[in-house]
Amino acid sequence: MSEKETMKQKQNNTSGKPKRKPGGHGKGQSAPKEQRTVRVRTPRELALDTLVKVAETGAYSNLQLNRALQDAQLQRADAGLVTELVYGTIQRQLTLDHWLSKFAAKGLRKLEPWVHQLLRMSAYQLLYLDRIPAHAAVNEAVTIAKRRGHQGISGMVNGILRSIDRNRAELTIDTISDKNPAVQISVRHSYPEWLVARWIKAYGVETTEAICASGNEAPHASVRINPLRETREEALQLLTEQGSEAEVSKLAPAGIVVRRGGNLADTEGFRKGLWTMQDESSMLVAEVVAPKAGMQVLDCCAAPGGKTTHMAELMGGKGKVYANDLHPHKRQLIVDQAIRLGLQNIEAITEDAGNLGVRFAPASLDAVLLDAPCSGFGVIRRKPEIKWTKTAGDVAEIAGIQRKLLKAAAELVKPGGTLVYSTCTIESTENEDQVAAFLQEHPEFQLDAEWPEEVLQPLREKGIIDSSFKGQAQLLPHHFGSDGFFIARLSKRQ
Ligand SMILES: C[S@@+](CC[C@H](N)C(=O)[O-])C[C@H]1O[C@@H](n2cnc3c(N)ncnc32)[C@H](O)[C@@H]1O
Repeated sequence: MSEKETMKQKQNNTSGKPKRKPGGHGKGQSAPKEQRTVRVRTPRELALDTLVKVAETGAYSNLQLNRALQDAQLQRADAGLVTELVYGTIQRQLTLDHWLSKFAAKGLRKLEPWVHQLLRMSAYQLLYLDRIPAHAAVNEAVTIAKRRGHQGISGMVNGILRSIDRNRAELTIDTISDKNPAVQISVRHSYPEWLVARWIKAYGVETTEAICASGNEAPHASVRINPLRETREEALQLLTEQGSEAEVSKLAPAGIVVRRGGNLADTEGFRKGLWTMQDESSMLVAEVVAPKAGMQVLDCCAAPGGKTTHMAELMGGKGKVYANDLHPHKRQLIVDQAIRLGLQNIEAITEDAGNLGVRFAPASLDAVLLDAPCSGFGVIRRKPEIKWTKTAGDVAEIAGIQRKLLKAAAELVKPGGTLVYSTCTIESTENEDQVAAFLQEHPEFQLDAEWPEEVLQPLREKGIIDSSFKGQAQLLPHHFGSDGFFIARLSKRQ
């Protein structure tokens, strides 16, 4: 959903006043005596608390937000407002601070965290959400500041936000004196300058700008159909009958893009195992592994099981997919998905992927997938805080882990077998460079361009690959509006 569409959803609730659930205690209503002291938080307060928690504890925004929304049981429009405020504020943090700092006499650094987040969240409404009247955004911020702080804080919040509103026409990128493209893109799209500079080096200015802009778009939902239960046409019809706008994915052979689908996990089709929610780029990985019925396949880093279940489906439920993950608590996630989808050819195991030699004989598996832990820069739309938490040092560190896992995974592949390496990032250190270094050290492997034609065709049409395609591809988020993903298929010589 684009920002505009999200805003449309909230059209009926632009004042931001929470609509209480039936039986709730709205303004003006008297609460039962024993509950009088409990005040229900407004959507903006809920958003503010979530922002503070994400910033202070390093919690993932999507998990923290889901938890907050579940606890609060808001109506749909209010939940939409909270979601927009949390994601939007985190996404635009750098740009918001850039403008806020022009009007904060004592700077932003010394502000209490909740005041800083309140200013960001309110400036976000003023500068990015046309449908929220400026006076509503400012008044709500001042009310929160009065409730939580003292007169001085609410006065300062009022002053800064009114200045932003009055001067909004001048708060444009043209007024930034530094013409360095990395600075311009950093402030325009709110990304750390070091990351922008790195991407400019790898992809050039124009593509970097497209990557950054696309990372601020709300992701659209997509489902992968379970071919053991239904055809894509049947799923399309069902989703349409349920009132969703559903269309065939332009990228993934088993994918359907769903708009206005609501919570797809809360549908009959999901419960019956007709589909799995998955990003379209992510759906390509199992297609590239292309496992056949009866094969012995290993997914080294499998939880929550998106690609494991896809491979098991492609194998028609025959053969075996060993679904491994480091964390014991994630095993059940994989088991639950296998049961829901009616897949009996999955065995979930728990091990460090660097140590899977203790479970499998060398050169014993037909296909091994390493969907490696990575910096995650391809999924910034879903987890915008990644921009602010990950460092260049983290990229180097995770690349070291990937190198070890790739080496260990390779040892388990049969001669003539397949090794697929994938990440949801767009960093060459973790992707192309990783594969190049691996091939140098493992002459028994080579890149393998034998990808299914239905996967190659859309990549060719978008210009992602050309006639020089050797067996690896980097999808960027703006290509199809899906996650940034890297996939390499390697085969082991006989
Ligand atoms: C990118 S996610 C995998 C997503 C999964 N393939 C899917 O499609 O649903 C990476 C996973 O690797 C796991 N992981 C991280 N380090 C690992 C290690 N050393 N060994 C095994 N799994 C690991 C994490 O727990 C995480 O679930």
